[in-house]
Amino acid sequence: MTEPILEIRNLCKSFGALKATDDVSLSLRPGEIHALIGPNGAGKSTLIKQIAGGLRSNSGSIHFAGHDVTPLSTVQRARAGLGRTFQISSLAMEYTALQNAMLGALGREGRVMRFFAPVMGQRNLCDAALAALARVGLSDHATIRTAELSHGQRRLLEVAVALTLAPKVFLMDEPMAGLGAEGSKQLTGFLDELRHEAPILLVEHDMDAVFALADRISVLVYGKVIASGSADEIRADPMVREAYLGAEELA
Ligand SMILES: Nc1ncnc2c1ncn2[C@@H]1O[C@H](COP(=O)(O)OP(=O)(O)OP(=O)(O)O)[C@@H](O)[C@H]1O
Repeated sequence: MTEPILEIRNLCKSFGALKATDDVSLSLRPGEIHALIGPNGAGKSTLIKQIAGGLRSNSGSIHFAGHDVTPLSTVQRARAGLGRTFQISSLAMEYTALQNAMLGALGREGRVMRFFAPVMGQRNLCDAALAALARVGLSDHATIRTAELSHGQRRLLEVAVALTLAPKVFLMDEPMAGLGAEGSKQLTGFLDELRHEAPILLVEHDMDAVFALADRISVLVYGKVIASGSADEIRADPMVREAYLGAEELA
């Protein structure tokens, strides 16, 4: 079996008395989509933040591409290739879709943006940004201000920004949220291809997408992984049925 590119060992994070993540271990192998599911408040977003570096863990370690990245900052982890989809709140609403994607491409080069005008003239950055927009189907919206894009289009723009960073691994927190049926279907098809470029740790509430995409699914409840396995194993797991999914969602 292929060696994991990302391995999380015994991660814990408490907020006061609340154990948001409690001894979580999981791995991500090249080419796979590993979905993390669980009820609201189970600790999924907390775990993604711990892996990306936005939240310091109380204990445990994160191993990425053969290195212990636990002591590294968010920026250092991103530069190493640990790519988190940007949250909508981090998009610059007054900038166009293309400008936001170019900021991502600029981040990949590790440069600081001082003035937009000279940057916009740089063909390599512009090409990388346009290519990323094309891949998520936003070519026709490149010159539209982000504030004027629909919620679903902004979510696609977040994915495009992540693409410009060419990460070795994607950490995605609910990329389907607010996309609607057609948008979810489109993004599902895209993620299915993207996994071959870089594997994806996917937090997602859209069960159709999860069961269509995931090679492995881990179920988090009250901060603990209660089950991990293939879609069929998770569907059949009595603890999962009882704790979370409900018979009708698994039918
Ligand atoms: N900064 C914080 N301070 C205090 N408590 C927090 C903080 N962040 C998260 N929590 C709590 O930690 C628990 C896990 O939250 P988290 O957002 O990780 O869950 P989640 O599984 O992502 O939920 P959802 O599916 O609703 O997004 C919740 O009880 C939440 O209220």
